[in-house]
Amino acid sequence: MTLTVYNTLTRRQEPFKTVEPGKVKMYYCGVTVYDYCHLGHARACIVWDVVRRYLQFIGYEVRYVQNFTDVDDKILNRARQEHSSMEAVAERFIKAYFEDMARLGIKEADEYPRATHTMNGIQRLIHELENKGFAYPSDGDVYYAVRQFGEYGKLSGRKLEDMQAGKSDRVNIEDPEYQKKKDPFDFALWKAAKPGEPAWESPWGAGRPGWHIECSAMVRDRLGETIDIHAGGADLIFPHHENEIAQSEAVTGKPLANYWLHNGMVKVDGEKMSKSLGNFTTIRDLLDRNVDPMALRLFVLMAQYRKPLDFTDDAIAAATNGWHTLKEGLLFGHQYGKQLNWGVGSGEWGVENTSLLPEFVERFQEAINDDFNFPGGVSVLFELAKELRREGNIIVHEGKTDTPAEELQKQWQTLVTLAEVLGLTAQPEAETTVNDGLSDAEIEDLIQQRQAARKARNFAEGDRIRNELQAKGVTLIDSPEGTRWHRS
Ligand SMILES: Nc1ncnc2c1ncn2[C@@H]1O[C@H](COP(=O)(O)OP(=O)(O)OP(=O)(O)O)[C@@H](O)[C@H]1O
Ligand SMILES: [Zn+2]
Repeated sequence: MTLTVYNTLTRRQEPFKTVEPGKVKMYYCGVTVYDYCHLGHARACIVWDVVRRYLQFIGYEVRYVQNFTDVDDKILNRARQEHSSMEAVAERFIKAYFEDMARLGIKEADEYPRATHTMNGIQRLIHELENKGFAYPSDGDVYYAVRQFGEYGKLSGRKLEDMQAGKSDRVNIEDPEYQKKKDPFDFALWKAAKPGEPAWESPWGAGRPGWHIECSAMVRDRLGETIDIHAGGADLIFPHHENEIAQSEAVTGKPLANYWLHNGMVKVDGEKMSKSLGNFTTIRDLLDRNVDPMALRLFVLMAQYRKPLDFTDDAIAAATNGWHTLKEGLLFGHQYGKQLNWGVGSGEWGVENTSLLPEFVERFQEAINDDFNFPGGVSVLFELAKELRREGNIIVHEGKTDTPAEELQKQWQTLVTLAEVLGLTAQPEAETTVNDGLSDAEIEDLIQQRQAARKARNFAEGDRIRNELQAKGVTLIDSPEGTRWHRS
């Protein structure tokens, strides 16, 4: 069975082959931190979280890097409105990001580089572009000379000739930048400092980087010259990813990424949900309205990841119903395992020891291997969950079932394992209450053990401790300042 993925670059579904056997280098363009994350971000983060989990499930070692854009006009505007600083605004929303993603069960990235921490790499890249004739300084700014890069447009399929200057939203003749460019299609790599704005010293004078160059620099610094997967929302194909390719490939002469994957947009009344349009529902608002985070995950995973997804209350209600069915199946073992004499006392009901049902695992893989067809994967989970629910009803009404206990155990373990690949997990209420008794010191101790494991790059153990705490009703929130926790 081979995984095939749709590659925006080639506009084809292709077999997935990594640069280094067994290893995947993956970069996801993360958020610009000037507001709370909305359901569009939730979709993107869930989709890439599950892609990563699935790649791990089928045996790859995945190195996952996600950036924070923490220098941007929009952050500056917010700082001005709040009489605060760009740094303070960015810190606040990075912290909020981690809180929201922890609630959604998103696995942490291996690294979260930020533009402000990548100034050397950014300047080095601009310098190399200048040396190779792809960039020119202009009045304290530096621009990328788009026409120098013969392959410009290869990702988005746009041709410069077809993009009418003056009509494109990139070409605004009122923009003071327009005057500084040799060609309207050129874009800023470095912008001269304006009075009162944060600025970094550079060979071109004090200023700050453009948005596109930061990702090129971060990919190169953290993952190298050619990575396997570059991911992001479809709204980034042009110009952001096109420009990343132009910048990186002009310097290295190598492909920046072999696979360009893009998630579809969450839409509201036909329009992209976005911070700048103001038509958004934040993740925290939705979850505070008692929508289960797992229902939100299911809402996302029940749609093909590349297609647009309409956000409506009805769709969330349908996903919530679906989640209740899955949850019943996921709790089956906790509810009836003892009665059915499954590996009593193991706590995990012997998940590690007994094999899964190969036909379901195969069908699950077959679905997802087809360009991450998560809805297909979810339908395999539903089949298992409904069967277990039926068995549960029989046990409740008749006190027993004729289906062999071992068979049921396998079904349940298969369901739990495959659901975990999609990040769908259920905690039995009783277990949460029983284990609520963890003392603060015990929690701190486990957090320390987790930190030690992560330091030793044993991320699996780190995740295990996080999950153990989660199962005991303790949520961890990682932030650049360290790990905080709260009881749920
Ligand atoms: N509505 C959406 N649906 C799916 N993905 C989205 C949506 N909006 C943003 N993303 C993705 O989330 C990531 C971060 O996006 P970003 O911070 O630019 O959010 P945004 O709401 O588009 O902000 P802005 O309106 O300021 O551009 C990107 O990969 C982007 O493609
Ligand atoms: Zn990017």
